[in-house]
Amino acid sequence: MGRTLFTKVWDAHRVAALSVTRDQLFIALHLVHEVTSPQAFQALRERGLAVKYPQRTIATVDHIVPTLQQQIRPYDDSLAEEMLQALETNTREFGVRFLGLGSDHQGIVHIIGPENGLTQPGMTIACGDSHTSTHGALGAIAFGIGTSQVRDVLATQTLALERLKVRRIDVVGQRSPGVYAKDIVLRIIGTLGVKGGIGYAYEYGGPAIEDLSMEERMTVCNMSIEGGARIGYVNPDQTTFDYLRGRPFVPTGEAFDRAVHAWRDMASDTDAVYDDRVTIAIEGMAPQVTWGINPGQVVGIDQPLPQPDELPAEEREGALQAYRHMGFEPGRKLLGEPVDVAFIGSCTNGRLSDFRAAAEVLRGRRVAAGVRALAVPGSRRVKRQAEQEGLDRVFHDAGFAWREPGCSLCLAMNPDKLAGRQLCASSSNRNFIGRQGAPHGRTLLMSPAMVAAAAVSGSVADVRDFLRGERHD
Ligand SMILES: CC(C)[C@H](C(=O)O)[C@@H](O)C(=O)O
Ligand code: SF4
Repeated sequence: MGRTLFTKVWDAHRVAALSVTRDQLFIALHLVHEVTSPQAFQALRERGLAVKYPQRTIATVDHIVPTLQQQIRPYDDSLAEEMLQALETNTREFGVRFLGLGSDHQGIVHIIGPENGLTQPGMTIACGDSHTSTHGALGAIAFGIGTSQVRDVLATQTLALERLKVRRIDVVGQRSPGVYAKDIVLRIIGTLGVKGGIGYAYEYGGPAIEDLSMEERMTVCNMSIEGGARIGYVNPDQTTFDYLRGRPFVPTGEAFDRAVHAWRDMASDTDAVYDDRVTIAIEGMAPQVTWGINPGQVVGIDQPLPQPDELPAEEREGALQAYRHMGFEPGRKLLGEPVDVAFIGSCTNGRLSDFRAAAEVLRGRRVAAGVRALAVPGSRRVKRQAEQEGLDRVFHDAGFAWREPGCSLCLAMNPDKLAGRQLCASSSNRNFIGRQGAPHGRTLLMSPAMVAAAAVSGSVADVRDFLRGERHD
């Protein structure tokens, strides 16, 4: 009987069986950031413990960094300053490599892992951050952990974990121009629900997934957790190997060929048995936009917003709450709804291909009057590459602010925040109430190209009109 990648990777990293469903798992790579690590390091200090495998531990700073004048210290926000200082001290004292401010590799933790080749197929990867699922795009088993588990990994490089079930999600059909990986994953979450993945790892496959670039696969895997699945992955294939070749932490020469051989073996067998299977068809699908307060409250840009009484019973209360917060009415469309802020960035859509896609819309156009538009590269490397291509000029000329790398307005743990009831077209992954720094602020999740289209229109727009060249804003 064939095995899934999930099972192969899990079994290869099992140190001990703790019960029928619970194992002690070795963690190949531990990624650390400033928000969830201070107490974990403190716990080690109090017990007189060392970091077990410092060479398997990598830290960066992303959530709290200002995106304007990132390197001017101390930060105005004393809490932010404290977290950064703690990480600086902890990494120094415990001998952990810190890709911090001033490092060429600083950036959002889920962006710098793959782009440096730290993330590799067949690994187990943990990080005190729910969007660790992103790294599954390369065929790793990667998941978010809490601070007490960060402590456990620091001290032992292992974790006690419940084995997950595996749901195979086949995505089929040709996507239309103007439809991106973000639209695919929003559709998946809209279909299976924000709790649909609880207890599962999602294996994404099928022709429409195989067709995606590595960066696009990261966008899909990133949002697995928004669908309730702690882990999401794509089987490694030629796209994966081509992406990894030549990256800083990837073996070279013959060692690379050997690694590819081993990585290939990690992919799910063709006769692998899954706990569940779902097929999602994307033929003819329109760009997707969220209208509510969780990522599953999503519609096609050409669709009317749902009537609460037509929704499944368990979704009605949430829909009513969403309508109250957003101030939208059932039955109408989002197209033309005025936006105040446009944000392109985050670990979902803060990579080079995202800025390229948005620039395609922005070239020769201007952000509408009254819209605040922010472009925040996910990492130093993304910023540098984008600038080498002249993308920063495109954003500047269009009226976007071009910033330093960090999480920025995705979570607003830094000075980038919404104000009042502002409505933000955002390429990030969460639209929870208050998420972007203002209790009454409102978020519409969409692809970077859709954000660009909204920015220049001054209202929610259909990017397909821009790509067909029908709009001349
Ligand atoms: C700060 C961190 C714990 C959090 C997460 O786990 O995801 C953040 O990255 C987020 O996106 O909400
Ligand atoms: S970009 Fe947003 S989702 Fe990603 S790690 Fe930062 S805060 Fe979390």
